[in-house]
Amino acid sequence: MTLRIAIAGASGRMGHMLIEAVQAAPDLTLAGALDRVGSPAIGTDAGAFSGQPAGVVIQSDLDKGLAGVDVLIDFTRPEGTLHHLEYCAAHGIKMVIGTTGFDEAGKAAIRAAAARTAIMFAPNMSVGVNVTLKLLEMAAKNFAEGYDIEIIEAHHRHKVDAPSGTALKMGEVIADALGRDLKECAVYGREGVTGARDPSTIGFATIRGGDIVGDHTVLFAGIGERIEISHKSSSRVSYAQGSLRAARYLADKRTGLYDMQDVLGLKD
Ligand SMILES: NC(=O)C1=CN([C@@H]2O[C@H](COP(=O)(O)OP(=O)(O)OC[C@H]3O[C@@H](n4cnc5c(N)ncnc54)[C@H](OP(=O)(O)O)[C@@H]3O)[C@@H](O)[C@H]2O)C=CC1
Ligand SMILES: O=C(O)C1=N[C@H](C(=O)O)C[C@H](O)C1
Repeated sequence: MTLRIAIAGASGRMGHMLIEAVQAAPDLTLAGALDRVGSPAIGTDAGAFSGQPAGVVIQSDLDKGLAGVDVLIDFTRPEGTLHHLEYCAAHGIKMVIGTTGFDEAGKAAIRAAAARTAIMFAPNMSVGVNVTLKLLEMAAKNFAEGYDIEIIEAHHRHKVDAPSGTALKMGEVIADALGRDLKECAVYGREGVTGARDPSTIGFATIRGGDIVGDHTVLFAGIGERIEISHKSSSRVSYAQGSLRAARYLADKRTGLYDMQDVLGLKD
């Protein structure tokens, strides 16, 4: 039996990648597609953009778009995801959430909903980024003293949240490894007379431009040497394939909150 998948944000950059990936996967069926109320995509075929009709109409009505669905893969905006979350929790539909930019209340709502349905929530679905997070944990422990830590991220001109969810996750992993609290030690950009650098801080710098898919570099700057750990995405395929892997991982889960480290077996 195939896993029945719906895609939220069906006409978005990730939505298109995901629809093509689900259509190409023999063990998955595209069973629903959602977009926001008022989107010109509502009422059109979910595969029309690629010339491969899916036989699935894009809906904004959740009863119609999620009928008979096992897993909703959601790459939209926090307000869209939270709207879908309530419906999925109430109807036992599992969720893969790739959306970034949640505030603390939004993250708490996701944690609470995971008591009612199974959820995989991660700011980056690529294998490369998730292995990079493990490398950062090890590096941070070894560069705890004498190295200044800066996280630099670059994305396309359309991205609306900053720093990226991935950059924030990298900061959390590093802060945890160092026994620091990111909320207390993060510095988001600098301007004017800032004073000398506080060694306990983790700095963030954001670049937006053109069609950059997603670059992340963590710089450990010491005296006489610096170390850079970088990940660069050249296509959104890795995010889509990671999301499908996550959907399959949820197939036998009823409730619980998971991340890509669980899916990839990277947890200690
Ligand atoms: N976890 C990961 O691996 C990755 C995460 N992301 C994240 O995924 C999200 C989407 O990225 P991307 O595809 O580039 O963005 P796009 O803007 O291309 O797509 C977003 C889609 O969601 C729709 N949408 C917007 N607001 C709402 C809403 N309130 N309710 C329902 N649908 C809504 C948009 O419709 P419309 O265009 O009509 O407004 C659009 O179809 C971002 O948060 C991004 O950071 C991206 C890549 C990888
Ligand atoms: O908006 C994007 O494009 C991306 N968003 C995610 C993030 O905020 O980290 C993941 C990836 O970097 C692409």
